[in-house]
Amino acid sequence: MMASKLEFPKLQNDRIFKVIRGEKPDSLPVWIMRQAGRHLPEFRDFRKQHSFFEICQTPKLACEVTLMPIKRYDLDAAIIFSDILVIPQALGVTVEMKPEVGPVIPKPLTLDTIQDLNPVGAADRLKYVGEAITLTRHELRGKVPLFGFSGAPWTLFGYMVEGGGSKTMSKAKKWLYSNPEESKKVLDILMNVVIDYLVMQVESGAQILQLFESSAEYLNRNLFSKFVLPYLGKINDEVKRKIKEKNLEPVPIVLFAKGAHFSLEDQAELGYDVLGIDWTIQPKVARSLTKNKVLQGNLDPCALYASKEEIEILVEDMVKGFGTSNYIVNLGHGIYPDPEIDHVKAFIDAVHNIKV
Ligand SMILES: Cc1c2[nH]c(c1CCC(=O)O)Cc1[nH]c(c(CCC(=O)O)c1C)Cc1[nH]c(c(CCC(=O)O)c1C)Cc1[nH]c(c(C)c1CCC(=O)O)C2
Repeated sequence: MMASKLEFPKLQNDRIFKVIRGEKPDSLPVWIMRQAGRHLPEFRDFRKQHSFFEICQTPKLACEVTLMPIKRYDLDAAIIFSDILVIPQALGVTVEMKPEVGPVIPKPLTLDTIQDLNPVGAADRLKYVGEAITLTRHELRGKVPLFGFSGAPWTLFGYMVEGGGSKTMSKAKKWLYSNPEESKKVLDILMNVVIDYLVMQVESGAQILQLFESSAEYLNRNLFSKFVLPYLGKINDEVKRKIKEKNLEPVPIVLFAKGAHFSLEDQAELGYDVLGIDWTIQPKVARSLTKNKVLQGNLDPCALYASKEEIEILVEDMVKGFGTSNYIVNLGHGIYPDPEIDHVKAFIDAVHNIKV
């Protein structure tokens, strides 16, 4: 039987929400992007039995993986196990997850195949993510809040046009310069699916959302202003408007536009509740560009390779830079597949040991 959405268990750890409301939590909250992934031996074992997208598409399996890091670590949030590329899949694009390579799209988007994208009912085809969220929200028993997430339009567009990851995103940027109207058409399609998808996640029980614009770093200010900012702004506005319209509890939204330092001041004006900061920005600089916004980040994921003593010092330095108000601790990008469990623990403990 499907777990009921009604009467979710009461939330016990509300550190993140305290920070977002401008209150002082008992200690700084911390979670880790990609926390439920290959650095966990139990995840690597699990992957021997199940393919990546089988896990994503099977609520029970997605729930089990989501809970793995929560069982192991003293984290202050869970994030539903999925991938940003489920949206292209829902539009009818084939996405494969190749070991050691990452996502591959065998037939990249071309100007001639835009018309083949099938946005009608796309968010409904992602219902399995909603079911995974509902189930996980129950299974968490209120221990920590549950994040839903989505990729943002430009990042999804980039993967679809390039056929996978890219060091330059030059094919996708070529579209922006040479076919701006077609590019906007695709970005619009993606934006509308992202909006409905995020609202569906909230209806299913997501308590907070994060939008990943992970490929923002490839753009300049001009392209970012034209092809990213308006879409990000509309997503925040529309998701919140639709949540209200449906009489759902409002949820905060985190924007993580990786590498987009040049636009931090603009990002701060979009209405997001939290801005994710990548590891290349100095905390003080990020603060000075974003006034009193709640910020999240930004330890270099590679810092987890340092000794445990060094990790503690790096965390203390980072917290000095951001200050203990309006601040959620995280890495400045997703965790890599190979840091040691003890070092991840050292990171989390170092955060919780800081006096606020
Ligand atoms: C760009 C992007 C993707 N996926 C995601 C992003 C945005 C964040 C970022 O900038 O890193 C988001 C994502 N992907 C995954 C999560 C799960 C939730 C969590 O954070 O724990 C989240 C939030 C699982 C995953 N997504 C992926 C894995 C590893 C795949 C495996 O198990 O074989 C996991 C656990 C695969 C994936 N998926 C993607 C790439 C580039 C890769 C390969 C990278 C790698 O090899 O680590 C696309």
